[in-house]
Amino acid sequence: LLNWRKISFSALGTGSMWQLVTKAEALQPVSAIRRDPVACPLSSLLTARSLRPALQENLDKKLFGQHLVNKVVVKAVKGFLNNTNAKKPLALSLHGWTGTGKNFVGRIVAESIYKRGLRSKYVHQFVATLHFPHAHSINLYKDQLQSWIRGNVSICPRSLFIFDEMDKMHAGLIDSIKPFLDYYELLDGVSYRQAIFIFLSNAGAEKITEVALDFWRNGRTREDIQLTDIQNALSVSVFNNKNSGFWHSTLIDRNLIDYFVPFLPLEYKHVKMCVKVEIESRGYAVDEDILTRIANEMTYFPREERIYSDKGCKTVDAKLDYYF
Ligand SMILES: Nc1ncnc2c1ncn2[C@@H]1O[C@H](COP(=O)(O)OP(=O)(O)OP(=O)(O)O)[C@@H](O)[C@H]1O
Repeated sequence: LLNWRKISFSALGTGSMWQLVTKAEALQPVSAIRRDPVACPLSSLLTARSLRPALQENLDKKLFGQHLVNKVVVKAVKGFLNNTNAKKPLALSLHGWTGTGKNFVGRIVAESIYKRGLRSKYVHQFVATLHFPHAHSINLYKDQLQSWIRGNVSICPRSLFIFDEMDKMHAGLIDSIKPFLDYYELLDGVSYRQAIFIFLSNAGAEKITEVALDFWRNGRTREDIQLTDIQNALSVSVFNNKNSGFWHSTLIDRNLIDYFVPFLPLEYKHVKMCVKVEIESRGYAVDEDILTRIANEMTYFPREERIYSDKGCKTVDAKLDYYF
């Protein structure tokens, strides 16, 4: 679906760079791409005041069982958009078990800033295994990725970059993003200080689950879990995990990640809530019996207690196809 195309920026005098566009766009002249009907949301046009209700409201209403995520994401995004003098771009690192809502939150953040959400030309999503699959092409990917970020931020300073499967991303590639996340005022004439980077990964999921399980076993409620209960353990475990591309990345080394956002594993009751939303979104009446049957079909861990859904809410929609 995506192609790299070479574009030139004569105004910046920087010659040409690579930009990632859809295949259809690659056939159009560059001028057509840059004439986007939806304006790039500059900070003067979009303030936290216009964003906050939508972001907070959507997270409160749509995201289940993630009280820490709500708090951190709203604070981070709101604070960043409010700051007219940001010294660096915003970098959020979302961690947690599969199907717990990381991509979902990326979508909600995108929708709160850009009219077209993830479909906006100013939102760029990358999946490590899909876009950077070959270790032997790492140098090519590095050049392309850097040119792509530079090209797109030149067009729209308030660009959003979402990197999925960070734990499967080559460490060298992660390091190549580093200059853009740093405190530079300008890099080759481009400022990255309005951009937002969101990194998604499963790295640290076991640690997060351990903390949640500890609370559960001690009879404490999930909502009692504080960020500090998880955050230190998370950054250490992500750092020390040799299988995760993050572990020796200078992103963490140099404190370029502003917020670590932990996603808790989802429980039976959250799965039921997801099923309910999915049934409603298909326009069917909610039937308690079907809710229970689908939630019961999911598998839960640990083996003895069976508290957390091992796929989160991920396969709920596929299971519904059987009933409707
Ligand atoms: N906490 C949640 N609250 C409400 N819905 C959720 C939640 N978590 C997941 N879902 C639903 O499940 C779908 C799949 O979740 P999502 O893709 O966000 O998981 P993920 O954490 O990114 O998983 P992975 O690590 O496998 O990429 C979402 O589109 C959403 O419909």
